[in-house]
Amino acid sequence: MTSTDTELAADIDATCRLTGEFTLRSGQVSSEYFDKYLFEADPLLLARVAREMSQLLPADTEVLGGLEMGGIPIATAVSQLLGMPALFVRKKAKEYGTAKLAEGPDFAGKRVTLIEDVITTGGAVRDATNALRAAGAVVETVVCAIDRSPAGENPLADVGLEVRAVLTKAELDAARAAAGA
Ligand SMILES: O=P(O)(O)OC[C@H]1O[C@H](OP(=O)(O)OP(=O)(O)O)[C@H](O)[C@@H]1O
Ligand SMILES: O=C(O)c1cc(=O)[nH]c(=O)[nH]1
Repeated sequence: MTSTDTELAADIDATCRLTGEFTLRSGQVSSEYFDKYLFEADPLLLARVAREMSQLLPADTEVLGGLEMGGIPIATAVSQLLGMPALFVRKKAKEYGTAKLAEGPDFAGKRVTLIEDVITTGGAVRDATNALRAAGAVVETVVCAIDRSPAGENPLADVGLEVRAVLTKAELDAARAAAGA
């Protein structure tokens, strides 16, 4: 990790890591939770995450796909930084109006890189990948802020998705240990 990454890991960990008993999206129960909204609500911290994320995007990305809800502020920040269009991907298609699953420009045939806040089992990303592919997007990579999935495994290998992370759980644990917490 560069010193910038080390500092970002320390600041994200200090800002977002909560301890207690948390039921996760997957139904798993965890003694730790990374509350992504605590960094997303901080403009400087969000900009630092967006800057790191922009460097992880595949070069052929045409559209950013921010996943509801926590992926949307990050995708918007990266979109602003790079001047690249974004999609705002709902968990379920809206049931009225335009009835869209993904809000924004037409993406059929476009290379969409997913933008996610936290990956634990990869379930939310898998659902979005399948839905966007069914609608014609080319989806090959997800870039997340925090990857807390088991180290050394790709939880999205089954759908052929590459996972790139700004920070892993191991890096956040190391930052916490270095801070003596
Ligand atoms: O990898 P997984 O096991 O699927 O877990 C991670 C997902 O769970 C959270 O979603 P949630 O629906 O809680 O989040 P939101 O607040 O972003 O809507 C998080 O934002 C990820 O989308
Ligand atoms: O798996 C989840 O639901 C989850 C874990 C976590 O640390 N943070 C979060 O927002 N969601």
